[in-house]
Amino acid sequence: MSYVDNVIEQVKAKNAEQPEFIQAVTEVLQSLEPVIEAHPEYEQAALLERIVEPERVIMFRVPWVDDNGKIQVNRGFRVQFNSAIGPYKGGLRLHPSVNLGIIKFLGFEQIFKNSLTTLPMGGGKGGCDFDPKGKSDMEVMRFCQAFMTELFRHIGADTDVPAGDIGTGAREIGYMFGQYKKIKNVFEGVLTGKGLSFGGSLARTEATGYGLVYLVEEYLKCNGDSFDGKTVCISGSGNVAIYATQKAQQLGAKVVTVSDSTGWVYDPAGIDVALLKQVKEVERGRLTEYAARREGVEYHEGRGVWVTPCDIALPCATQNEVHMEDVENLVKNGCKILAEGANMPTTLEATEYVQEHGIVFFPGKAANAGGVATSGLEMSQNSERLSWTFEEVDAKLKGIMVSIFHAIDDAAKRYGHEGNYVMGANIAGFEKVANAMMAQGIV
Ligand SMILES: NC(=O)C1=CN([C@@H]2O[C@H](COP(=O)(O)OP(=O)(O)OC[C@H]3O[C@@H](n4cnc5c(N)ncnc54)[C@H](OP(=O)(O)O)[C@@H]3O)[C@@H](O)[C@H]2O)C=CC1
Ligand SMILES: O=C(O)CCC(=O)C(=O)O
Repeated sequence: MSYVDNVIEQVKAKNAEQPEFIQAVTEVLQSLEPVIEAHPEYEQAALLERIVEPERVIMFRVPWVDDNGKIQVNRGFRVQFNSAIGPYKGGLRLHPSVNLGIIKFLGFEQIFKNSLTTLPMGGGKGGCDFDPKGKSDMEVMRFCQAFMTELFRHIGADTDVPAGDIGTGAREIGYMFGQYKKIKNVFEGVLTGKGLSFGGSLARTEATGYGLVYLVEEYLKCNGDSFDGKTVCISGSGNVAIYATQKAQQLGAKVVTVSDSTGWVYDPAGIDVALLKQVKEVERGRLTEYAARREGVEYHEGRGVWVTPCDIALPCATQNEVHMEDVENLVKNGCKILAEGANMPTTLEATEYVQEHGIVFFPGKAANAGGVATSGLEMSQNSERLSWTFEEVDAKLKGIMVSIFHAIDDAAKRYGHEGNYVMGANIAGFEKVANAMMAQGIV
């Protein structure tokens, strides 16, 4: 059995109840085979055994009082996965499905994603099984304060810098920042995605969705093509989906679908971004309300976005939302590109199927890296106590996404797998981290 397969087996045995973590590790490690063969010193240094084990896992209770005076108890997590190239960095997910395996998969992916950005950020992720849906503002505030009342002792501007993810937006980051400052009596860039009046960066809100489109745009440009006139299908209708829709349409594409956890809409005239923002960001409503206010829109219960014919598919909701039947439909309908705005939205077998059937596939750790890259830019602005203009941040974001495309393209070519961006992203992300870990000794 190869060294890589042996480590994958160990991970499966030790983490049998964490399927998403096993999935993420399997995908990354399998694509590192040629790198490991070229570097026998990695096996001697047990590099893979170390990289799949988080440096630290923090799990804690989060007790808070709801509007009826009843005490609620949730479970919080922060996984500080790898600090070889910088302070731990990664979002906080608030969703009832959150468990240790999901946070570990996200933290593991974050190591390589952050490395791809070229910025000095290690990998981490956190979250809680709290569901912000249906809670009052005051309940969300009390929860965020309780969450930070434990988390504060584990994080800091040079230690670990959390940010948003599913269920954690500007409101939640604001409440968490307020509590951190109150407890520590320090005003520092300990969270990113902050409000603009207290250290946030312009363009962080837009960054993940815009970055996704910039990466695909660079690929298209290198192949003499563009977004102009393309039909795009997007899933999700949160932060990533909204700004991917906006940027794709600014570049001349028509985005015809978005979804949420209860249904999806087909809007043949192209998604009305202003209306979508009103329904989702302002009213925190459902897509039924989008469909009810716009002529010619079809609303469908349940999942199903990917039956819609498109040139480009951008899944932007959650993990394992794109299954075999979905990619069979995409292939049948002539889709050319699938780029992941969400983290690991495509199952392993669906990923293999699209690659075998000629769809160009960009994995999330490359395609959605614009969010954390712009968080890195927010950290830089906080450190120098300056704020850059929207145009400056957006230009830097675009430069980073262009460089990520070329880094993963080059890495795939270097190892004889031209066009395999899963391999390219894993290899390019891994190289810098492996280098740093080797230089820092057995720690
Ligand atoms: N925000 C960021 O900067 C980054 C986010 N990502 C990833 O992008 C994805 C989306 O994140 P983001 O837009 O920030 O999150 P939001 O909370 O803003 O939006 C999430 C969207 O996905 C839908 N969704 C969530 N869970 C499910 C589910 N189990 N089934 C179907 N739909 C679901 C939500 O529907 P509903 O409204 O009904 O809950 C909502 O439309 C995640 O995978 C996240 O990890 C990656 C990089 C950076
Ligand atoms: O901005 C960040 O720090 C993290 C974003 C994130 O959670 C992600 O890239 O998945």
